Amino acid sequence: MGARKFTIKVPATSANIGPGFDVVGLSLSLYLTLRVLQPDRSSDQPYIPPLLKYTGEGAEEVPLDAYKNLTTRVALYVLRCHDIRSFPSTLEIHVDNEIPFGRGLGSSGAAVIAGVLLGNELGGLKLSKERLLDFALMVERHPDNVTAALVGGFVGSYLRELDAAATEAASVPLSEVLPEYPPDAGEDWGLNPPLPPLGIGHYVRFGWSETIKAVAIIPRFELSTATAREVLPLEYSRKDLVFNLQRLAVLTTALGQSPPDPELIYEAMKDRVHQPYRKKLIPGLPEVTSAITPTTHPGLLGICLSGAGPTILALATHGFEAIAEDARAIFRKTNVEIDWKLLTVVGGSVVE
Ligand SMILES: Nc1ncnc2c1ncn2[C@@H]1O[C@H](COP(=O)(O)OP(=O)(O)O)[C@@H](O)[C@H]1O
Ligand SMILES: N[C@@H](CCOP(=O)(O)O)C(=O)O
Repeated sequence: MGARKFTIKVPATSANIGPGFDVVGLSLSLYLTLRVLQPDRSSDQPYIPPLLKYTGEGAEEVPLDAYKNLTTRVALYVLRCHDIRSFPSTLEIHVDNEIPFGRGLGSSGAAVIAGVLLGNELGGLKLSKERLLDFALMVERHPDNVTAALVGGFVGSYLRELDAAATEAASVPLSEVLPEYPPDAGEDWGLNPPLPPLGIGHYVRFGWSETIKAVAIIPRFELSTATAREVLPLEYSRKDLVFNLQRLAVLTTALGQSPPDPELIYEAMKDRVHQPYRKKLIPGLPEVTSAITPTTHPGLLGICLSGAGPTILALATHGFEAIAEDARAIFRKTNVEIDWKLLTVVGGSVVE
């Protein structure tokens, strides 16, 4: 096979959009891009491990060892599930990342999808979208970010109820799905990882009104998704579940209507399942979401925590700067500085 060059581009995502905890996601115009060079090497030359270069968000902290980096470990997981033991020799991968880490904009979901797509390309596996999603869901267990990052747009997804054997296969600890393959490991170390059950995740794309843009108000501190999930209760009252279900049912259609109706959407983006518990991790969150309304800020449709936070997502048709600058002033009172970006809803991942 001759030398190959290809590019993998995966968008950022905002999950939950208020009431859709672990259910809905939106793909946004910030990208994780991998430029891959797979030189033509004949098999009698000595094996040279992958060279990983990284620029952009997270460049100072991300491991450059392909056996430790999240994206390349996921790629190796996919390859090993298909009896391909290692990366091809002298592989070069240049990662450029626009998605900030630990801010609720789906950086880890994007890294996982990039890894699944990388494994699929390197192995020439030609996996279907559904199968790619199965692999991603073995690593990132909530489907909202990875589904939106893969297929793009405003997406709802659920995990299929699995039979006992498949449940066991899908509940393998992450450390076993994704061991940190040491570069000097023996030949058989880490082979035969657990295969994902077939058809774990199912999704549908909702309509999205072209007039709606997303203002991402991004505090300058990281909050890991794991920490923001630990503060959530294991059980909820019927009242709170019904509160969210009523709003989510309305929201998934309301965001596709033109012109979008702020009165309907603002209330439909409220949540009682995750935001109230996460406010203690994000000083300023309740103040921002209650002070910025369609009445005070014409153009605003609704406002919520993006993913697990700390980013706040305001959906709006105009008046973007006033929304962001007023959020900045409120956050500043709690000694939190922010950056903000105006983003659009984009298509899913592309390999070319
Ligand atoms: N492009 C990437 N390459 C390698 N690791 C990444 C990448 N993006 C994210 N990660 C890992 O995921 C972590 C952030 O994940 P998480 O806490 O779920 O926050 P987020 O809301 O950004 O997804 C980072 O600290 C890093 O370990
Ligand atoms: N539904 C998840 C989404 C996490 O998204 P992230 O972008 O913060 O990784 C949750 O709310 O925990």
